[in-house]
Amino acid sequence: MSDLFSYYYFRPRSDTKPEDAAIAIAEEETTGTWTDLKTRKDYVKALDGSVEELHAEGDGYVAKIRYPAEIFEPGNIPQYLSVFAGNLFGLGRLDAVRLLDIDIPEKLACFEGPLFGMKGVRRLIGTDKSGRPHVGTIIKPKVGLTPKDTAEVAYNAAVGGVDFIKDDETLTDQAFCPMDERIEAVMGKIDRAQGETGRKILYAVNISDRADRIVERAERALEHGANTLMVDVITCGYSALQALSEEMKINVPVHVHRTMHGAMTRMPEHGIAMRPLARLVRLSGGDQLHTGTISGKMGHSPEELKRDNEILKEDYFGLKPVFPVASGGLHPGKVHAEISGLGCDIVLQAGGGIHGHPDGTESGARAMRQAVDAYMEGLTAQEYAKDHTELRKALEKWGVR
Ligand SMILES: O=C(O)[C@H](O)COP(=O)(O)O
Ligand SMILES: [Mg+2]
Repeated sequence: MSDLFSYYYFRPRSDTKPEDAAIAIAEEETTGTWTDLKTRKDYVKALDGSVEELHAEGDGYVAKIRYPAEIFEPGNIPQYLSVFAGNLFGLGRLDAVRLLDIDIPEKLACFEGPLFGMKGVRRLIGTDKSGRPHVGTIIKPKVGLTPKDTAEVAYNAAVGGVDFIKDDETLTDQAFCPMDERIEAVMGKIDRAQGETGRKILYAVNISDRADRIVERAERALEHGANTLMVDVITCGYSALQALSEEMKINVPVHVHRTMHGAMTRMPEHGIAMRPLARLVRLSGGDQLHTGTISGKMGHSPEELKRDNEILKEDYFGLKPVFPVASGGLHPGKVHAEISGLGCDIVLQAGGGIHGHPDGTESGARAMRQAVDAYMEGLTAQEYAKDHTELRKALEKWGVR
């Protein structure tokens, strides 16, 4: 396969035939526009897009569109997106259109991809043999704590048993919690927790910033001792993530949050499905990526989610698999449903579900780990809670019978 293929669901405007709507996408994103052109040369034909397949589906249609590989500038993700996720969404002849997936040819998959990937992160934490799900938390309240209090929360979560701690997606380098000071305070506590527990614990500092500043911010974070970086990829842009993995030799994992994705991924008839966005994160070097939950607080399709997680792990141009992250509205009583639905290759993250525990963060972290241990031992959370107080109190608080 040498060209790039994109799959779209669409509903044509009432006065537009589906085949004309599909052709409109192919033309708009390659060499055409709304009318014929006096400036067109014969040789331009080599870059014409085409409709390869079209069939009715649900209330609309699904089209497979071919984009000649030569239209793309190898390695330039913003330009890729301008083609297969560009003007088409605004075409008047479409009442709705959703990019479902992309098939990229080898020559356009010219990226290093993740440095660690799921297996590398597992080796860091020491779960490459057990294969158990990782447990993570998000410092809460999401903003407002001082560096010292942030570090206290991180310490309690770490000794309670989490493998991974992250900043929330809106915390970066604000005056109330300067990044450098926060990193030093948190890493000091994590070093202490690692000494006490004998476990490796990752703290992902959110370095989201302007694409041309993010490398410098990452270097600053590493200088202050960060052992994991976090990027909000939709708000920063794939260029920011690419810059990290291609411009600097970082030797720490990159955790990718997808805040703002819901504006594109949520509606089943219009926008961009998570799958193409996830493929681009893998190409751009994300080691871990939020993809959604089976039972959490965000709207989603469990079937789409399961498939999205699979494509992060399946063979893809020899790139390392990405660790999927389930986060948003989880607590120990939801762990069983998440692992049953998504498997053990998952990072289960809880913010409120840990820091809202009746006995506080450390007990909340213990309760999450107990819920995972229960699953790994083939027991329900309720059975395991009979002799694990932290889990029992979590189930009681969140009404899990
Ligand atoms: O960034 C995240 O993943 C969310 O803030 C999760 O927070 P919650 O577990 O409290 O929903
Ligand atoms: Mg958050």
